[in-house]
Amino acid sequence: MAFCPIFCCGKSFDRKQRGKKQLSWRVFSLKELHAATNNFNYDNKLGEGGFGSVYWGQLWDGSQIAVKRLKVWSNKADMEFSVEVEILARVRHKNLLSLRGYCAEGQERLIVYDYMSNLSLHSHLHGQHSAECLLDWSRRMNIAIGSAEGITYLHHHATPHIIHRDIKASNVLLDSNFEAQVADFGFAKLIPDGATHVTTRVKGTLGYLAPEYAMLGKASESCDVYSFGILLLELASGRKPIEKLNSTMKRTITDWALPLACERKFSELADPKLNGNYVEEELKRVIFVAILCSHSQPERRPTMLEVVELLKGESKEKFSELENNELFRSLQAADYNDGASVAEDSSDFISEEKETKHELKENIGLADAHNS
Ligand SMILES: Nc1ncnc2c1ncn2[C@@H]1O[C@H](COP(=O)(O)OP(=O)(O)OP(=O)(O)O)[C@@H](O)[C@H]1O
Repeated sequence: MAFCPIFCCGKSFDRKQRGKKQLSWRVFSLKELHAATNNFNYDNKLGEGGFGSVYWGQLWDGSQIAVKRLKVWSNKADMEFSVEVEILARVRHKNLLSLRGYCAEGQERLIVYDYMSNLSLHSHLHGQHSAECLLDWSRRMNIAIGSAEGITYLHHHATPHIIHRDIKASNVLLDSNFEAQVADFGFAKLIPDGATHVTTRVKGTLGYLAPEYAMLGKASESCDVYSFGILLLELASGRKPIEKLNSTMKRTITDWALPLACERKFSELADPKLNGNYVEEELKRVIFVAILCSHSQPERRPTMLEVVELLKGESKEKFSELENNELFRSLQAADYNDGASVAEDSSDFISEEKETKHELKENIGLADAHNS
């Protein structure tokens, strides 16, 4: 087993940090988790991700949990599990889904989290809860700022800093008060202090992937900023990151949003489900920040610290600078995204290790687009 020492002893936490949120984590027995989930009953299943299924459960004290059960046992999964566990064990913030415990018995590897009763942002925007229209504008704004603060913590305050690498609507969970909890650190890797980026395997979800990450496998904090920009556009507009135009062509959400932002057509950008009930100044902030975040050139993107400041409207000067940015003065979509558009069908999720640029381009259906 590849458990790290931090995980085994559980004493390396900063006690003050721990006290801020959930109590400390603990080891669960398999028997206890079987009892809590009705033997991992199909009816308890919340969903399935890249590494396994997630089940709802209830402990003897009445508290509700979500148990992630790894599906296939292999050395690779073992490594991912210990990575996730090590990272989760260290990180505590009000907007990050924290680990409640784990179980490692025989061939079973399970991670226990608090159950988020309002499920994922994805389920409200496009899934099972979308018809209920529970996300009014103030909730959306709160989710935007909360998730930005969670990611800011990963990038700027966790030691060492952490790149999430799979920011997307299904990884933003919502608690009973619709407070955002950024989840799924299974893909995250710890960045050594001082390093600006790590070149490593590409993992992420199509539509949210920064072009330089998709093409070259260069993961950095600015890749998360890019994905967060897509998520903000999705939150404000209710649209999916990639929209199918016809049988062969797809359009990205940024290609759709930029011309409307340039023409200041905010009512067309807002999710129709809001029925016009939004604060225009806030919507404007979200849209401009989102588009800047998802700029094709990483150096043009803001940091997450700046994103939080802008979203909160803390600096009027910085916002007016942003509003007057040349990006929003005229239609410069081609310059903004280097002429990239998504053509042809492609899979939604890239999970395999891709060694070459060519393989990558083929896989995400962006062949040649970014070079034009
Ligand atoms: N703590 C939780 N509370 C409530 N629902 C949860 C919780 N954790 C996960 N889920 C739900 O379980 C499902 C599977 O989650 P999981 O993190 O395994 O995969 P994913 O995020 O959908 O995909 P991927 O593995 O590609 O990131 C998702 O629909 C997610 O919303």
